[in-house]
Amino acid sequence: MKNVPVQKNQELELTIEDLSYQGRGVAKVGHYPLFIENALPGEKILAHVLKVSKNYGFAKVVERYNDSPERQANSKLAYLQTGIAPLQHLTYQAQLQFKQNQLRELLHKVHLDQIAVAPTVGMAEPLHYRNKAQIPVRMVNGQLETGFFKQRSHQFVVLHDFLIQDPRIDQILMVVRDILREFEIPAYNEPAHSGILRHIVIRRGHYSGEVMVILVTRSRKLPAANQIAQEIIEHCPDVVSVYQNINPARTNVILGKTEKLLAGKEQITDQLNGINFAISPQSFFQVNSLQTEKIYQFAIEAAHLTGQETVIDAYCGIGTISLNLALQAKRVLGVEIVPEAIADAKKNAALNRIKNVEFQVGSAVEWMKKWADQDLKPDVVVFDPPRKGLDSEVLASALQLAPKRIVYVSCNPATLVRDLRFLADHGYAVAQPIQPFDQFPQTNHVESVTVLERTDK
Ligand SMILES: C[S@@+](CC[C@H](N)C(=O)[O-])C[C@H]1O[C@@H](n2cnc3c(N)ncnc32)[C@H](O)[C@@H]1O
Repeated sequence: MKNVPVQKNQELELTIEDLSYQGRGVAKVGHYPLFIENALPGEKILAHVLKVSKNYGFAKVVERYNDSPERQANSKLAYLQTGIAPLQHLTYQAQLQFKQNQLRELLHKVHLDQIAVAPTVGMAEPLHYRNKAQIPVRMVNGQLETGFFKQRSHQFVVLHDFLIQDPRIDQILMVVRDILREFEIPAYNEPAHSGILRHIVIRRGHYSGEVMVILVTRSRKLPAANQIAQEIIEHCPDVVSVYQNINPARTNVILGKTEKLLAGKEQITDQLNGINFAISPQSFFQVNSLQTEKIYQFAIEAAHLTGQETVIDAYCGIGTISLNLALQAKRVLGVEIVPEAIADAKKNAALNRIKNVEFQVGSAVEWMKKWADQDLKPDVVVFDPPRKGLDSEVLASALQLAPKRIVYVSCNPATLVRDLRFLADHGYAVAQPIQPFDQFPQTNHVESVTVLERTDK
């Protein structure tokens, strides 16, 4: 390729200068960056160039000459390669620092260096935290196996210990696998779009210990479905719900639209900050319960509630933040685009006898506008948007609603700083250091809470 200083398959010695947001080492040949898996800043390596494009390329480590002091001993390449734990090779302290730095660098890019970023709130035990597993299965040497795919490939890596999942989920996974083998259920064959079982999905209540198992199949066909479900419950008495979910599409999306309860209850329940939540197979429920509780406590304290306030919870999901807020505010209004999530949110309000909360199905754009047109005067707006952040129309309505405080829970620092730039230019100032939380240890995801105040209040 013209003007590119390296060629595919070239081998060269490099020093890693930086870590990309995805957790890959970055080395430069002149000004040309190469991204390298399992390589940390300060490490000298012999690299093999895998791919080159106009502006950047990818390489792999052939030999590492020295170890960074921040390299985690005994990390396993499979966790890095499958994307289960792309930061596992970095010590936990360095992971927390990496997440704080990422926010600082992005703020710098939009000229908001004056906004401070607090140290990331980490976990005492940064492994085994996920309360949900979605594990693909495939036939390997004639047997159904659990595993994961190498990133950007269709190569299946057999795995039994998933490192960041609740260990009880891993145990149940092995029991379910053995029962499926006993009943000779063939795994899905992706190229041929044949076979039966695509994924095993398991959710476990962090406090309740209740477990839901979902067998995701390619078609309605699942021989001996009820017997399989009964055997799972017999072997694992904590499994209280077994579903078959049918996903006939050629897709990476895990769950299909239809499902059938095979045994047990329709939902499992769990708690967050002492509030009960019913969780259905399709419900969004934060996967790291301990860190979620910390995030919500922080967000609610930041809202400065006295019991007199009207609060909007935009992007409310199944109402987890709304119900926490409702205990300390006068009135909470939640909006969420997924109708099933709002149905769950309403059930969850009733389950906890919380009455001062109203949930609406629709887009945040639509409802923020409606509330502004109705001349609603919220004291606080809480935003917890998906990765793409806030739409410009949502931001415009927020200005019209003019809350005294905005609490912004973000799962994407890039869109967060973009939105903070807009709010800073339109009468809102960040009131305290941005607080990152390590919601997904061993991965590159950065979750944070930012508190803004109207400057002319
Ligand atoms: C990051 S989740 C937060 C959910 C909830 N606050 C929680 O912590 O469980 C973002 C939510 O926004 C919803 N959503 C996505 N786009 C939306 C939109 N345009 N308007 C309203 N809700 C939307 C998603 O369905 C999802 O439930």
